[in-house]
Amino acid sequence: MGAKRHAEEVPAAAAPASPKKHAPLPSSVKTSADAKHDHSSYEVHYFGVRGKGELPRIILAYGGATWKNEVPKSWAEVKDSTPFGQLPLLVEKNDGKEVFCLAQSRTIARYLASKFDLIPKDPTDAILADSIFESIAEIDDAVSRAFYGIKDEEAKKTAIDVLFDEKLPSFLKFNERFLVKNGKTGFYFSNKISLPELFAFVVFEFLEELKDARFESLSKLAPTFKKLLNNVRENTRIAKYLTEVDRAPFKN
Ligand SMILES: N[C@@H](CCC(=O)N[C@@H](CS)C(=O)NCC(=O)O)C(=O)O
Repeated sequence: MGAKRHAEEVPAAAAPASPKKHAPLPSSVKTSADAKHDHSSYEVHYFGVRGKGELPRIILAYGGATWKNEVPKSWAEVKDSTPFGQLPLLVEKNDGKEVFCLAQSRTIARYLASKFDLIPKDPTDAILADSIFESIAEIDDAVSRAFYGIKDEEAKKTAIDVLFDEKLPSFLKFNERFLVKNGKTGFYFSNKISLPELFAFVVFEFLEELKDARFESLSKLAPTFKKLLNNVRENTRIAKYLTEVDRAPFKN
């Protein structure tokens, strides 16, 4: 998508609430320049919040890619030119020329994971990684629905309670099993970050920042999963990305 993007409208679904304030994201910010991957560069087109744009961004940061954010100035004007009328979009360029445009955040994530060595080499591990990715996607969907998909206050409270009291404990219990099986390294496979660790980090960073006491006590039940989150947070490139002042806020 070479189209110019305009205006600053942020649809409600794209605007997660956050207790932590960040500076607003400029419409075009170069966030990593230490690329060693040929002449490819990337653009993540998304609204000026983390939302569904965050997984593609964090993969690019981890991969040391040359990439930048593009925030539409007028979503209404460009919506129709996108593949599904939605963001995020990934635009890949080679020597500055657009070669590929891809929609759907999780498809984008899988594509970038294949480029930046985030898929286990062993085919069985690779497909297991994909099934873990899908289990994280279920939690991601439940979080989005509970916090942004329900208008009625009472129904929203019930969905958040179900999330904390049922969905998250179950997810953490089964996830912990995978991690313990891999020697409590805090990685799902061998000793290295793969796509599901990055996805888990994106989803749980949001939950952590809510500072809800229920989340704090839950994370005590899953010490290896906590280690996983730290493994991602402490990765040199991710740590740098997380402290960038113009990192997108959860909410404008
Ligand atoms: N399944 C899609 C969902 C994308 C989506 O819901 N995008 C929302 C923002 S989070 C959007 O573009 N909303 C604007 C609109 O629908 O006009 C994905 O994961 O990329």
